[in-house]
Amino acid sequence: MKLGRLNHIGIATHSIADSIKHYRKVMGAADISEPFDMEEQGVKVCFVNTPTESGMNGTQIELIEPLDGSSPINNFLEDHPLGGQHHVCFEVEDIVEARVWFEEQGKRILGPTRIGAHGTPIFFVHPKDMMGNLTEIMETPKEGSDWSN
Ligand SMILES: CC[C@@H](C(=O)O)C(=O)SCCNC(=O)CCNC(=O)[C@H](O)C(C)(C)COP(=O)(O)OP(=O)(O)OC[C@H]1O[C@@H](n2cnc3c(N)ncnc32)[C@H](O)[C@@H]1OP(=O)(O)O
Ligand SMILES: [Co+2]
Repeated sequence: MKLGRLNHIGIATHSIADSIKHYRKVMGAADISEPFDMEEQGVKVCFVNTPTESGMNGTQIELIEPLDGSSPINNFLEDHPLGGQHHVCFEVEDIVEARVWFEEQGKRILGPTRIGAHGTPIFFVHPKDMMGNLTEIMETPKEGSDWSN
């Protein structure tokens, strides 16, 4: 497996609305998507897009807010009442090959491969097997596809 680009950093928040204000006012973010619900992942999502000189999509900040009491990010927010960095997400060319790569190293994969917020397959690797970082692996979106929302 070959490691691809850092697609996004997931930031857990109690309030996407408050986080959007923060990224606009404090960080000067100019390009922030409309929030949307991903019920199957238990989160409301919104992207802060960072610019690049080439005009290509930059690494995103993925704001995630729990949808309800069963959200996978509730415990994290209990442990981190201010919210904060929840996961990092790297792209790979082939999600099936990547899953086998991590499995063969004895890394615990959390649940099935599913479709993520960018419309491509994703899976998560346990933070305890990844030097403390919950790691999301996603298949690179096809060339020309607009996933920036
Ligand atoms: C928007 C859609 C999608 C995308 O397309 O981008 C997403 O990103 S969805 C993001 C939300 N979904 C997920 O996070 C799914 C995968 N996560 C999980 O399966 C669980 O959250 C978890 C990682 C297994 C944690 O489950 P939880 O029940 O909360 O376990 P514990 O509270 O018992 O924690 C065990 C242990 O791990 C530490 N921990 C937990 N979360 C993190 C984290 N985000 N980063 C680093 N470490 C984490 C936690 O502190 C515990 O440690 P100890 O206390 O030392 O045991
Ligand atoms: Co993510």
